[in-house]
Amino acid sequence: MEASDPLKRYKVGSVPTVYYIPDFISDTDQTQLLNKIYTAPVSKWKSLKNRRLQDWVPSWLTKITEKISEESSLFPSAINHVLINEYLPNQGIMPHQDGPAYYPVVAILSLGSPVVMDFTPHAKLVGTASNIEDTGSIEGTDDEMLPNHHPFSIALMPRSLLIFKDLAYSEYLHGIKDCEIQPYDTAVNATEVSRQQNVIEEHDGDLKAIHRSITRVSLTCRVVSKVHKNLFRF
Ligand SMILES: O=C(O)CCC(=O)C(=O)O
Ligand SMILES: [Fe+2]
Repeated sequence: MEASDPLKRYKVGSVPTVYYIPDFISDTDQTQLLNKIYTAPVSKWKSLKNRRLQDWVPSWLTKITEKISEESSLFPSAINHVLINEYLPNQGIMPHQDGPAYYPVVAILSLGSPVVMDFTPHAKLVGTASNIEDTGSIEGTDDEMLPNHHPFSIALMPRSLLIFKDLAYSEYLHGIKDCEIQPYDTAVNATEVSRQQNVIEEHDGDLKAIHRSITRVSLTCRVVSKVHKNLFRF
């Protein structure tokens, strides 16, 4: 492994820069995290139109955020912002770009059901107040393609860690379709999927797809600067 990029062997796809680390945490860690998330006070959950989330960094999460920070060496300081998103099998997240309040590297830990995340290139996004999402993200459409920028997708298996930055962060929108069946044939990490359970493999129409039959929970880990944090204090 190269000292300058400890994650080099996890790089996937051709767009800079996306890392996919399978089995980032153990089964036991996954179970413990889900227990903590689901025993959190109901008041910690915030309901949105198509999913619900928790937006805090409780002390039981620091073990995992420190592991992410140490093993990636990509964050300028301790991870101080974690969004916990919960998705039922027919729920997703609109294509969006993460908001300007964050340092431009994001790490997403996946628990529960696998899903497919789609990356679509965008031209210039207009950051008006009306398209800032509740998560501090900017909504956008995927109809403004940049030449030579191709869409791609990535399968997010349980216990995996996705990290993206650079062009994938700044020039692409990311989202998850609100479908229970999600084809993954063309995913940049398709080979990682076939080893796993909870996956339908339909060879007839060459359709290989993930069947989301249980809830997915994701932990979106970022660094938000103190200056920007004040913007969210209403
Ligand atoms: O749940 C995910 O994997 C994505 C979440 C996300 O993109 C966000 O919170 O900004
Ligand atoms: Fe996001």
